[in-house]
Amino acid sequence: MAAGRHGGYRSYGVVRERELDLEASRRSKEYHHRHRHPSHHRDSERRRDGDRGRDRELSNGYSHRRSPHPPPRSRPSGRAEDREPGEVSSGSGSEESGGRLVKAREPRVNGVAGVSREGGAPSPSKKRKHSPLIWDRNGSMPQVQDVVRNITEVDTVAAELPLADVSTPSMAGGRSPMDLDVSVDSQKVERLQEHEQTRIMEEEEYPTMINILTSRWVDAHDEEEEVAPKKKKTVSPVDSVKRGSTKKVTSPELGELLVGKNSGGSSSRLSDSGVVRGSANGDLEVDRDDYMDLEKETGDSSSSGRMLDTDSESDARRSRTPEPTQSSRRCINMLQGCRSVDEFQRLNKINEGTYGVVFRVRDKKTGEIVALKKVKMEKEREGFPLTSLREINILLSFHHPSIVDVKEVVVGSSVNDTFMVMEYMEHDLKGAMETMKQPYRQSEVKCLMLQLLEGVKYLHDNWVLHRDLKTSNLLLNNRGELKICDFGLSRQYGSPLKPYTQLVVTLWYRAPELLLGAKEYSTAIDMWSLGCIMAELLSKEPLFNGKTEIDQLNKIFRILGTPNEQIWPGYSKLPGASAKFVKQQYNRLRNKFPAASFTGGPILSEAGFDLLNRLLTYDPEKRISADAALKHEWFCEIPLPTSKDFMPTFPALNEQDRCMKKYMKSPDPLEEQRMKEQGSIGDRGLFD
Ligand SMILES: Nc1ncnc2c1ncn2[C@@H]1O[C@H](COP(=O)(O)OP(=O)(O)OP(=O)(O)O)[C@@H](O)[C@H]1O
Repeated sequence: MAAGRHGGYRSYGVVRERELDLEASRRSKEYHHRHRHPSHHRDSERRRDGDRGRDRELSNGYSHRRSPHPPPRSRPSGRAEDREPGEVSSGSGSEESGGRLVKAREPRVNGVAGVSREGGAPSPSKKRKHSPLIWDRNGSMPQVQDVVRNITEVDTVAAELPLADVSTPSMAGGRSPMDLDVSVDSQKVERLQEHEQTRIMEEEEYPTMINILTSRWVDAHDEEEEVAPKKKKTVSPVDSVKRGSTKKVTSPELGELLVGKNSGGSSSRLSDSGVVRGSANGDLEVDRDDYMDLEKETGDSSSSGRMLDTDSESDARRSRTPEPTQSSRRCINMLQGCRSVDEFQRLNKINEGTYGVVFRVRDKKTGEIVALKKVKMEKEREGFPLTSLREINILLSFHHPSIVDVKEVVVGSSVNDTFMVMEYMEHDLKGAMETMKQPYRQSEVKCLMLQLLEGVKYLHDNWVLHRDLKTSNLLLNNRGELKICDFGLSRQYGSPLKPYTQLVVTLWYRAPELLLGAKEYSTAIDMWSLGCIMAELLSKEPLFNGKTEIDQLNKIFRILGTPNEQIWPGYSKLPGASAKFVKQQYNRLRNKFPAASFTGGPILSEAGFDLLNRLLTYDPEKRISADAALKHEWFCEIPLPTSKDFMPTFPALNEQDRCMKKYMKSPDPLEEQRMKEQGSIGDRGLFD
């Protein structure tokens, strides 16, 4: 697949197709309003906005206020019941110095007393009416080529239309190398018309309608087949309990998504139709009318809902939180096709993951140092790997300071040589921590966690689960910026919750519901990973470093207590719950992160501990959301988050090949397995 040059594709067919798409979008929108399963809306609303001050049952049976809006300054403490599974066996009495005077106790998370969160403006709750997904109920899977063609068509249309002024989706950073065919044949138009008629009929009799024509998304069906097995190398407790029940599911995740550039994800629109519009100057925009109405937040999300005590603190915070950038618009000439990889000079290989090899290169034209991720094709028998399509699709669409920026896609001489051009980041968090003698300080952890939460909030606001958050997928540069990378396992989620594969997320960061075989999961799985990452940042050690899934669960239960139906309703019905696990009655997390330490171990204030507990709450329904976590008291108390400018820097690790080093150092069995699998891969060419 060469970089196509398709100068003359502004055909009538395209315009007609666009009109049909817009019409399809409008109808689909109406349809969604009428027919979409309301239950998930309730779920979704509850998760996102619904925390509004409702007291909830806690994982351990205590109630707590899981509200993005802070509870009153002094709430009565949680019930003083006897210890339950999941409750701390001992807490440290002492407070970290410098905390604000707002330590009134709150009800508990995982059995651990929380602190009240101070008043602050209620968060501008975003009303998400429905997901952007368009479903294929027939389960008919688009061939990769079809998917690719759809991408092409979307991008083709994108090049033609004028910019709207609200969101500036950064999708389609250049024409995709997968653009195999941009000519729109009359058959296609007829197909669309036919489809439209059928669809209208189906709307009447078939509640969940089908429209994959405009989707740039691949069917999750493939994912179950292709993605998951690569990640799974261990025996699951689910398997040990309930073998052979792997049910193939057809996911509804066929849809299109567009994201506005307003960082913080606050004003993004998700497309029903898959139509992106471009302006004469090459920028891309979404036509407001064609996309579902997500209530726009006013102001930037990073600061809007935060709780600030005083003006001065507010000022301080403003300088410390990740600034949502008004990023410069991408100017992409859609007519030019992809550049060649030959326009880059290879400097060194940075790393090699499951799905790609990453190089540090210099753009010969501009001299800019960038990272090139080469899509691995070795194991692909059926064309372009879907994981990579997803990753490219998402990363070209997204634009946020906490998400690695993909600038364009370039191609090599063969169809197999496809590269993502990304901004170069000097380190990843895993490597950086390996070089540190001491763990990050609390104030530095706050700086990193804020950036991470901003990025995750942006993803979740845009209906994307990352599903593989871990320290090696968090990039750092020497300006103190953190960016999430590796979207190979990420996917859209939507209403209603659908069975997905549970074989996602590297073992150590995998949520208990996944380990126990839940097939329906949502944003909470990413939040669990964030809890593990927060703990690792504080202690420089992975929190739960299990070797197998059962071992992983046992490690979690030993620290947090073995869950039960009381603290986690529905737990006993999970496929893996009947396996034999360690019985541990109490939550001992506080022992690991005391408020004071005389041994130089990690310390964590009451508020910090409260946040950690909320992230590591067993019941996914009660686990804190990214939005609520961003407003957590911990970020407002002293020590305040370090400014990015004062974050520690490290020697540029990515200027060496770190694969072998990682292998030697990491006890992660998945990584070990991966390295073994990749053992035969050596340097073969400039970008092989
Ligand atoms: N933009 C970048 N700048 C610098 N280094 C990067 C960049 N992107 C990725 N890397 C490095 O390459 C490594 C692998 O990248 P990535 O995680 O995207 O590949 P992968 O094949 O999807 O990995 P995995 O096996 O975790 O799925 C990262 O851990 C990081 O060290």
